[in-house]
Amino acid sequence: MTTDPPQASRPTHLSLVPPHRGGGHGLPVATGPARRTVATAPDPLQAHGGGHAPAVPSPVVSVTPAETAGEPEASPPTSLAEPSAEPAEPAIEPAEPEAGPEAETPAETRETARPSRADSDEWRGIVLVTGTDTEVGKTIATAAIAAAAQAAGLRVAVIKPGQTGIDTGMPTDAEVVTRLAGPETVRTLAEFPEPLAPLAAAKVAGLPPLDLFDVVDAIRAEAEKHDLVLVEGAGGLLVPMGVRPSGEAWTFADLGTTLGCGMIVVARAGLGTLNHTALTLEALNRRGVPARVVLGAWPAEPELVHWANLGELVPHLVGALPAGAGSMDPGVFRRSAPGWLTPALYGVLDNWRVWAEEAG
Ligand SMILES: Nc1ncnc2c1ncn2[C@@H]1O[C@H](COP(=O)(O)OP(=O)(O)OP(=O)(O)O)[C@@H](O)[C@H]1O
Ligand SMILES: C[C@H](N)[C@H](N)CCCCCC(=O)O
Ligand SMILES: [Mg+2]
Repeated sequence: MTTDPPQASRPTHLSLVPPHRGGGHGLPVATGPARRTVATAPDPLQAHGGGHAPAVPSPVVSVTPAETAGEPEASPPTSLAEPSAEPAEPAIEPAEPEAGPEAETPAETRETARPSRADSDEWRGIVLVTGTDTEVGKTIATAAIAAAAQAAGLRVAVIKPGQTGIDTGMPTDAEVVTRLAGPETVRTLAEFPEPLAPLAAAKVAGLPPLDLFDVVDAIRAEAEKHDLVLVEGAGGLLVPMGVRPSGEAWTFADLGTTLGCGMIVVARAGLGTLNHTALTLEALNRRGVPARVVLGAWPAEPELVHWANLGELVPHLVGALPAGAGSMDPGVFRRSAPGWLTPALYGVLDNWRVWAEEAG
């Protein structure tokens, strides 16, 4: 784990041109997986594992680093800089950095442009799913990843360490995932009545708080029996989850560093998401946890802000779910899920330009 502060990179300018159409319709809701495409030119909305900022103007969204326009590979914006550190014991197989363009990156920018080990690789083993906040779509995104991985032939488990708010009468996250994706195993480790952070919910209920190492042991036990274990947090990254044997509170970030695995950050698509996403990625980067982003709910009628945010977040994105996915018939959800996710998450979405055009 590194304790180095995030590296500074260059300022950026945004050049935004929404798609020319009479109003976008969002992601396809009930279609099959998106078709695979082969990129023929540098494409700002092309999904790739390199995690570099787009540098070529696009008819859809163009994000052009001010000092690097024309360079094929530049570092991402400072506020959303690529996580560069690596965990001590990663659950994700290391990926070879891309040759070619990477070699042309100036030495002083390589630190921030370095691909994480999740790049161009499938996320196997233990994968934590956090969010920029509560109610951002973590559960629906977890279900989509589980569905896509199962369709790819993996044995999948989903674990919710701390489910709060069970007295609200709402379906639990485990129930939602079971209905939508039906993974082989779904486990909730502890339930608390009040809709609060798990540690607070344990305290007000007079129940034992979650023990970090009990949670670690339960996750590792499932990892022995499955190819992919998705673990959904509660709220955002630094929500107090429970207590360590020392009595100190622990967070989902602590779970990530203890397990040494990668994290998916589910983010909103609308105004405010750039700050929340950057804060979450920076916190993970400082802890040496590789991270990628999935948009929890891409609106049916995207506005300028959504296209602007998409352009900014593309270097980090490994998926985007349509708003309304959670209400789909489970069969439709399972057939559609691979079209919302890149191959890193067992999907077929490999070109954001094509995705954006098909979304309209
Ligand atoms: N893509 C989506 N389609 C339909 N509904 C969605 C979608 N994303 C989120 N929702 C709805 O928004 C709400 C929040 O989603 P979700 O339960 O996945 O949030 P969460 O991030 O898991 O929150 P928590 O911190 O409580 O676990 C739910 O009511 C869910 O049905
Ligand atoms: C009840 C809710 N849906 C989540 N399960 C818990 C969210 C905790 C958020 C705590 C906080 O950040 O203030
Ligand atoms: Mg949830």
